[in-house]
Amino acid sequence: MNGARPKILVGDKIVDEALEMLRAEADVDVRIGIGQPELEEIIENYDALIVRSIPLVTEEVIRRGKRLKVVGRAGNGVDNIDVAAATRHGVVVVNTPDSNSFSAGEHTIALMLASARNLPQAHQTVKDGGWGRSRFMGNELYGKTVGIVGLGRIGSFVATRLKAFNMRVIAYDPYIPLERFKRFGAERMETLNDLVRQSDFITVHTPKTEETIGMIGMEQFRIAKKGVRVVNCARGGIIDEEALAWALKEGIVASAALDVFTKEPCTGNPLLEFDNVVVTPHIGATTFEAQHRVGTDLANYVLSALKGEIVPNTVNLPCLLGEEIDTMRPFLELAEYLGRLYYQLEKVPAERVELIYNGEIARKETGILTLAFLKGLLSPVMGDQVNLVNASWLAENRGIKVCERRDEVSKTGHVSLISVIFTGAGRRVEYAGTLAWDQSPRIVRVNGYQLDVVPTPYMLFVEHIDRPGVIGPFASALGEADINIAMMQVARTVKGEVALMILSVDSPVDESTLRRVRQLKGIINVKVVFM
Ligand SMILES: NC(=O)c1ccc[n+]([C@@H]2O[C@H](COP(=O)([O-])OP(=O)(O)OC[C@H]3O[C@@H](n4cnc5c(N)ncnc54)[C@H](O)[C@@H]3O)[C@@H](O)[C@H]2O)c1
Ligand SMILES: O=C(O)[C@H](O)COP(=O)(O)O
Repeated sequence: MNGARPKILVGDKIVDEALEMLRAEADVDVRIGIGQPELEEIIENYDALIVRSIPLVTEEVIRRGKRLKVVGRAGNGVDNIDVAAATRHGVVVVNTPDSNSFSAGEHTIALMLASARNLPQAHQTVKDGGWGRSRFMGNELYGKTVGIVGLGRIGSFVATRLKAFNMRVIAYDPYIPLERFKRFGAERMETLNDLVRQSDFITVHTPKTEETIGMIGMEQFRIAKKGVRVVNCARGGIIDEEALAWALKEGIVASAALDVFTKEPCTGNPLLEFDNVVVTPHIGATTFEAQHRVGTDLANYVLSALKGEIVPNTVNLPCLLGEEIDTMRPFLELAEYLGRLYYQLEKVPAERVELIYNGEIARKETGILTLAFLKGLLSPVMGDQVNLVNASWLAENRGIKVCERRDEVSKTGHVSLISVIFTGAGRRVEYAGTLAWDQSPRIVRVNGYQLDVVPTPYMLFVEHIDRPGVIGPFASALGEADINIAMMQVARTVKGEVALMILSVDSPVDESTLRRVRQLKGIINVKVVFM
């Protein structure tokens, strides 16, 4: 951020403590309820944008946000943010999914009980001076089967609580291992329809995706138990609203409890006409505790992301937990160095890149290292345009095929080794690097040459003939140009043939010195590398 205070636009309510944290390091404008046209107009002035489930962060907003680096979602669902567009533009999207899940889980159970026992209807009757106890006959949860669709954070929270009600918990989530079902005491259903057929209560806890929109629809209501009760505290439309209205009319569904709607606010929604539909205005996360956690966690993430740090819960980067980020930091640096070498040493476009993670590193989240490598690869040719978020997209766009291989068994004696093989225009180039005992990155192989080089800001890679009297004049020429050599290493494969000398110098080498050293006897080529 070049030392200037960043500017942050806050587009919805977050707690005062979070605003104070942001204001300690940034200039903050709060525009609660900002409309789309105004957001598009002013976004160019901001480095970060903070939203909740509104406003919409469209491709247009991101495109116009010329200096936008971070979109922070104070909450969980990012379906109001065009994450793909953010990724293409290198904008980091962070959210705080762990911070409000207890509140959303508890609200789910509140809705389930409220609808099963007609609480809002009974409450209103008494308030209106009535009594009419017999009208409010409900169902117990005790001994019933609840079908949980999506056994993630909130689904699993709900599962463990409902076990305490002595419910049989069944769940459908094809994207998690069996072990997770066991951990939360849920029986795994092979198909959604198996779950639907057996459930007295159905509650959905998936994100809103192409696959989950309308996943509880006509087909499911047709096979559901008569008298099933449904709850949606996830996202509007996961339970198809038209199909639900039909199933309510047909008496298939005994009650529905909804915190979320396809269109919010849900004024005019036909579901509001049904007495047995209990509704709340998307307040699953509306507790003091959740909003405090959401706001303060997000303030920390946004400020860190603005400093270029990797933060947990970055939606458009592979998931790393807090302590993993520290372990991975030196590897990230190493991967980026390996990437930076290529276009500075070679003038052949890379068509295919294979990254091989060998030893202990193969057990870690290597996806993020591949992104760091791609950032390093493209930055000499694309400058600041490339970052971890858009590196993969930019590489793909340039026709670079990237693949990863992992082998936990070390073949070279290194605890961890990252090797990269580039192919393009019939050429094959290979680099490898590791971490030294102090966790500092080392380049240990450049094509066939074995070395142990510390990457530094100014480096020279010199191929020369392996014979006496070549290195001395080279070093002297640098000395005469007042360029100090901090480190020098020479490696060869065959005695008397071509050798590689790598130097770290304390200052950039000017053009005339480069011309001079390139002409020295025995020197084949001299390449300048900036790390
Ligand atoms: N009402 C609210 O105020 C409120 C508050 C917080 C979260 N939410 C919403 O709750 C939902 C769940 O949040 P979470 O934090 O538990 O998410 P999560 O990512 O932890 O869990 C979602 C689970 O859904 C599963 N899933 C995805 N696609 C599926 C499919 N097609 N079929 C079955 N399972 C599928 C995933 O494997 C995952 O386990 C999200 O939609 C979120 O936006 C709502
Ligand atoms: O996804 C979420 O975090 C919840 O739906 C809450 O949304 P909100 O921040 O707009 O209340």
